[in-house]
Amino acid sequence: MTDAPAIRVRGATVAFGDRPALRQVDLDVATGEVVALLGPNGSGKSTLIRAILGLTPLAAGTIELFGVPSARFKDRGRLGYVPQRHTVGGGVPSTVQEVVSSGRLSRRPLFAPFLGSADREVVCDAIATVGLTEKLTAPVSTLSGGQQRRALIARALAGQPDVLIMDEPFAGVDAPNQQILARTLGDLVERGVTLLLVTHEIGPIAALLNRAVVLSHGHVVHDGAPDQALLDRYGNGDPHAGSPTPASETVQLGNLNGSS
Ligand SMILES: Nc1ncnc2c1ncn2[C@@H]1O[C@H](COP(=O)(O)OP(=O)(O)OP(=O)(O)O)[C@@H](O)[C@H]1O
Repeated sequence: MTDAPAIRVRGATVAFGDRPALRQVDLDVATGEVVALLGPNGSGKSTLIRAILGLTPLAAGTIELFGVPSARFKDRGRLGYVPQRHTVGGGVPSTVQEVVSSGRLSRRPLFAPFLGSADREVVCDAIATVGLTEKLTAPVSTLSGGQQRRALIARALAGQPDVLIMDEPFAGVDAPNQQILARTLGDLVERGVTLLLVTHEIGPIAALLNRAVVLSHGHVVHDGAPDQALLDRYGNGDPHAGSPTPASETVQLGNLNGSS
C-alpha cells in the first residue's frame, strides 16, 4: 500500500469529435473515501468514470490508480464497476449465481478460468452482502429492477475490488430498495472499500458521503463537502434533479463553488 490516492485525475480532457465532454478535470479520491459525482445530464459524469476505468481515452491529462499511471496499471481487478444500465441478462438466460460468478473471473488467471471452492465462497458472500441469497438460482430476468441492480453490485463485489465505481446505482430503484442498497454500500465502506458514485440522488447515501464533486459542461464546479445547497438540489430523490434547468445551472453551481 502507498499513500497515493486510490484515484488521481489531472487535467483530464476528453472530446467526442469536436465536442468536448471533459475539460481539464482534476479529481482525487483517497482510499476509504465515499465521493458522489453529481451534475446535470450530459455534464460528463459517465465520461469521467469511464476514463478512470480506462474505457474512454484521454485527449489530454493523466490518470493514476493507486499511484500507478493508468496505462501501466495492470491490477484492474482492484476496480469494480457497476454500469449505468439497470438491467442485466439479455438474450441468454442466466441465474443470479452465474451473473455474479462472471465477476469473479477477473480475479482468475487466464490459464485457470474455472472457479474453485474459495472463489465460489466469495461469490456466495457477495450475493449474501446484497441480500439475494434466496434468489441464487433465479433467472436474473425474473428479478425486479432494484434486485437486478443488487445482482450487478454483487458481480462487482465478487472481484473483491478495493474501489467500487457505480453509475447511477439508485436509478429505477424504489425507495425501500434504495435503503437496502444504501445499507449494503455502508457495509462495504465499513470494510474499507472506496466508493465513487455517479448519482442524481444523494439522499439515500447522504450519511455516507465524504465529498461531492459537481460537473457542469465538463468542468468541475464544486469539490467539497456535500453541503446543504447540494442536499437541497440532489438529496430529495427527485429523478429530475440535476437535469438541465433554465438559465441558472452555471451561475448556481458557480456560486456553490465560490462559497465552498
Ligand atoms: N460515445 C459517445 N460518443 C459521442 N458523444 C458522447 C459519447 N459519450 C458521451 N458523449 C457526450 O459527452 C457528453 C457527456 O456525456 P456523459 O454521458 O459523460 O454525461 P453524464 O453527465 O454522464 O450524463 P447523464 O447524467 O445523462 O448520464 C454529452 O454531451 C454526451 O452526449
